Amino acid sequence: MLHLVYTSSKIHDFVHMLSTRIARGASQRFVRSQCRSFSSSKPAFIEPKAAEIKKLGVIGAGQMGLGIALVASRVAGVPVTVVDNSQKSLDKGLAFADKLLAKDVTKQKLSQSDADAARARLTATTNIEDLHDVDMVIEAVPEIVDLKKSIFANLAKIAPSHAILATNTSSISITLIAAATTSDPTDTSASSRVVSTHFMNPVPVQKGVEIISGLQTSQETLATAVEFCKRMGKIPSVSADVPGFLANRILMPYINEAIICLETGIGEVKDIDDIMKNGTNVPMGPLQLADFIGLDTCLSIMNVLHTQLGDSKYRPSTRLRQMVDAGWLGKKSGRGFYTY
Ligand SMILES: NC(=O)c1ccc[n+]([C@@H]2O[C@H](COP(=O)([O-])OP(=O)(O)OC[C@H]3O[C@@H](n4cnc5c(N)ncnc54)[C@H](O)[C@@H]3O)[C@@H](O)[C@H]2O)c1
Repeated sequence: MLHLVYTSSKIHDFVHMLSTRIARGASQRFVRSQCRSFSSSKPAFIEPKAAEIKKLGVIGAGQMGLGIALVASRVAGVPVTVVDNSQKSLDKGLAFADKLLAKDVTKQKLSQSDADAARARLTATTNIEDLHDVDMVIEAVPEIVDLKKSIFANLAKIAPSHAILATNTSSISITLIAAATTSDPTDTSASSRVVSTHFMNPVPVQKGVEIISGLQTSQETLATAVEFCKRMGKIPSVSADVPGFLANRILMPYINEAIICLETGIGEVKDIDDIMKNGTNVPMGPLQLADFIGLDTCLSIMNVLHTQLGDSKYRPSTRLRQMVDAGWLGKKSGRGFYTY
């Protein structure tokens, strides 16, 4: 009966989700066994072998890219080439890395020589062609579909033919990003190496990472992404390639609802954050968390959920749009729901 009231876009989403799940069933079983969730069940097929990552590239030296680069260098111990088209962002990012390393040395979490070695493994460049010798690239540029597509089209030409091409997208379809690597969809030589490693913010602190395959992603690519995230000290969770994946499908409507509570006068900023902090035992309330994530990022994700799932419950709040229009993007711009 329920089928009768489904809109065509919902049917499309459901069919897409189902086909994605069927295609990815085997790889998900493999990854789950890697994640030890189903450690007692025996895989019924030969497990794909994860490739070793000896050198990493990161595109985007913003809060996520820099965090990924630093953890890869410090914990996984690999050399990392960080690419950004803005020298200012690179300088700011590396200064932040210096600050984080110095803080950990002061707190005796890290020796000075290990901090120096981790820093020495980071190389910054504005030239994307410097990624010609990496085994894996993790892209962390702003959440703009056309920007990500052009970067992956470029990466298919620049990166070595074995390199894993990962995106840190919060909401864009991995299948869509992978398709941008070729003009011939039947040629999966590059698209089979595209995967998402969706790290959580702040990367040096949060253990969680979502791993998402597109329809084209090979099992070896998935296995390599899982293995490398584990080398970075993270705990991978597998999600289907659907809007918002797991984390943002749950988190963003929560943040959006908190902003609606503010704009409709149900509570003030402090009351909203205090009740969630003290009532659900989370380290920060939803509005502070939104500032921390970046309000432009929150708006982009809500727009994707709203457009792609076609359900009005995902409509971005007016106040969120206004804050972004004003350039009050949260911590990174000095003003959001709080001032910094
Ligand atoms: N902020 C979060 O909490 C969070 C969490 C998980 C995932 N993400 C995702 O991670 C990605 C990056 O987010 P962020 O918050 O780090 O963004 P950010 O705005 O802090 O950083 C983006 C960086 O990319 C650079 N950049 C822009 N265009 C570029 C190009 N063509 N080539 C190279 N560099 C370019 C910018 O100069 C900037 O330094 C987005 O896809 C976002 O959705 C963000």
